[in-house]
Amino acid sequence: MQKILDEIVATIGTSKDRGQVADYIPQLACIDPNQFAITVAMADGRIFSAGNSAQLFSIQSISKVFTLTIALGKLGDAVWSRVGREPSGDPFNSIVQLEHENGKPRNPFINAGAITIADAILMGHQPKETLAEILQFVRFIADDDSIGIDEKVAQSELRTGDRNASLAHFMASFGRIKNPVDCVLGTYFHHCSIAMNTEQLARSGLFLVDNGRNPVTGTRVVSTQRARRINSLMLMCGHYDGSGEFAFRVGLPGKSGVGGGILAIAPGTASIAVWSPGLDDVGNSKLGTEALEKLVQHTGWSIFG
Ligand SMILES: NC(=O)CC[C@H](N)C(=O)O
Repeated sequence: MQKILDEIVATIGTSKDRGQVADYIPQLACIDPNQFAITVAMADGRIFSAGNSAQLFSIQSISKVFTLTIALGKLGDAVWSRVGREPSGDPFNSIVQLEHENGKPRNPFINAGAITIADAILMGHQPKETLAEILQFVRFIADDDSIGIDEKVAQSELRTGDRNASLAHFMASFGRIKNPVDCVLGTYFHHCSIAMNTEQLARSGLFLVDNGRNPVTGTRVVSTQRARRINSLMLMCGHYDGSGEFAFRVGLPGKSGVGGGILAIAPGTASIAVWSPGLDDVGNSKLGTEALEKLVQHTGWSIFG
């Protein structure tokens, strides 16, 4: 495994076209696109890394897997009255479907869906309390108490988040947002601004590898059925309008973020985190996807055999 990862890093290092960093969030626009890291956390506890796997980055939309998991824990199946579970086929920040579908987002991973999930888990609490709960959960699943929020990124998003504010207000006009919109957006921007390195991120996905139970610490996080369902949503919706392409090329449940990270799950085998800040046209890590494609070619881990 170490040899495979070292080879991937060597190939990625020679890539000329590294994609574009997300420039609509100023704090992400100044990240050096030449950075790269990959970590494979195996179900048996072994961890393999290559590249700069100690470097923290903004996990952005990958946090939506964690907030969905928390929402399912709090609300159970009532979550599905608030968001759907179909791929949207539209960009992650699109507003068009919302009007036709009465303000109900297609899935929990597009921005509108994740904003609704933030509203669902706020339940009248202060954003600070809810964020503390989200952080506590992420630290628990990653087994690492040092994980925190990058306040500079959160403030950068708050200042430039007109599109997300539009989505939230539009949904509120359908009566679908229950807490003050500012509180919901503050919570959403802050959970997107959680900073992790690939080692922490790979460990945080382990509960999705072994039927809802972290195979290394032995702690149960969600039921078997819930883990299966979260994986299915990641496969179908985790890369927005690039989800079909990701399933075709990589064949694993995965969730991307505009910080350039991807969390991918090889059920029964490993949790994989990769980071390369440059994005493709739909906002998914360009070289991160290529790295996962190579990893799966070498290991045969695609869920499609
Ligand atoms: N795809 C993403 O990672 C988007 C998350 C980002 N915080 C946004 O709202 O635009």
